[in-house]
Amino acid sequence: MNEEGRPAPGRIAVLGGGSFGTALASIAATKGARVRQWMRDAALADEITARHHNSRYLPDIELHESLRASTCMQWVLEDAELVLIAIPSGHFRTVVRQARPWLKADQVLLSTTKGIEESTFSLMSEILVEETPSRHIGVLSGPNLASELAARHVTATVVASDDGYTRAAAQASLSCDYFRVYASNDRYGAELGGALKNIYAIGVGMAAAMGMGANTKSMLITRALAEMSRFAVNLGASPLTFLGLAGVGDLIVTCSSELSRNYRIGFAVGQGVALEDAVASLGQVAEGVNTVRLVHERAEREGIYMPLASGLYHVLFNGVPPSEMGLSLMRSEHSSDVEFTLSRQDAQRDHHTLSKTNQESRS
Ligand SMILES: NC(=O)C1=CN([C@@H]2O[C@H](COP(=O)(O)OP(=O)(O)OC[C@H]3O[C@@H](n4cnc5c(N)ncnc54)[C@H](OP(=O)(O)O)[C@@H]3O)[C@@H](O)[C@H]2O)C=CC1
Ligand SMILES: O=C(CO)COP(=O)(O)O
Repeated sequence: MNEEGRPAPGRIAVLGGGSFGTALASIAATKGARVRQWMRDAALADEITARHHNSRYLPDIELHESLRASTCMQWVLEDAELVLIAIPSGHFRTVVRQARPWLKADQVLLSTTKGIEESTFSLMSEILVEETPSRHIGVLSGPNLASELAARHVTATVVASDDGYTRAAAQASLSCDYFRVYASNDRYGAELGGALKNIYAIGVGMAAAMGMGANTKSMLITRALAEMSRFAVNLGASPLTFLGLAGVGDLIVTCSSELSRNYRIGFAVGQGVALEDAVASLGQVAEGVNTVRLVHERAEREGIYMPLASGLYHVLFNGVPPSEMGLSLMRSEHSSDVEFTLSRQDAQRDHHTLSKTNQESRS
């Protein structure tokens, strides 16, 4: 039992020594669990264990003294009841395969990664389903900038899983006075929300660098939400999840904070820095760079209207100037605000009717 009298897994493993994995590991340790964190950097593991600091990814943050880190995956995983996986999407499957010998059917596995696998378009929890025997798979997603979370600024997140045991275990393990964990049964929607919002954080960072005002940012964020939910619905997800913390909540924070790495990439490109240089100087993962390409290609293939994602893709990869990112949106056919009330087709039909009426009255 944890201090709130709810059952919580007593042995937790975290895969990944970056900013988010470390922030979550320290919270779980603060809650009284035995937490072991795996990373490939031995010096960093020693620093976390001996000095309770992760100077590379979370400088200035004092971690919980009971947190132990190691490069030995067996030691970290062997008797863990809950495993958090905070590895960038490009390496996620490789690390899960490395972990597989110690993963069991009754362990809870939670992905915190907000990205899409390049070769398969899989979300991370889909990789967990494919690669592991676990019956308890979920994702954690929400407005959770790691450095703010580690500094104990109040926020909330969503644990999304179709499995009630997974949801309850995550809530019991991570909820505390500054981190509230809400439950959702829409794993796919919550995970897609976390991956898609990174695209628009790059776009809004770019607009900010070009001196755009509050109206522009608000419009971009709101139309981003429309695009994200349109894309999700086309892929079979519910749009309702996008009204929650894993949708609009995460979108707002990453589109408005300079702490967001995706926002910072957009800001740098908007100032004229080449994409490769912006990524190299960041030194951490900005998932949106890859996600925008994958989503643009998928949307083109499936005929899903995504003017912002597509405008951003052409700026990042095809030499279009940042000032033209939003032009295809601004110049496209008149459309509806919320397409789940007035469909885009109905709004466009109104215009065809209007032009027909005008033509008839002129002839
Ligand atoms: N940071 C944040 O605010 C949040 C991040 N997330 C998501 O969490 C995921 C992880 O992010 P975050 O912790 O921030 O990432 P960071 O960039 O801070 O750290 C990445 C971590 O992954 C490790 N890693 C990278 N490649 C490999 C590999 N091939 N094998 C083993 N380890 C590897 C890195 O190790 P090394 O140091 O050795 O390179 C490092 O420990 C991302 O998908 C991100 O979108 C979600 C919410 C908030
Ligand atoms: O997902 C995040 C906050 O919820 C972190 O965003 P960045 O990866 O852009 O830093």
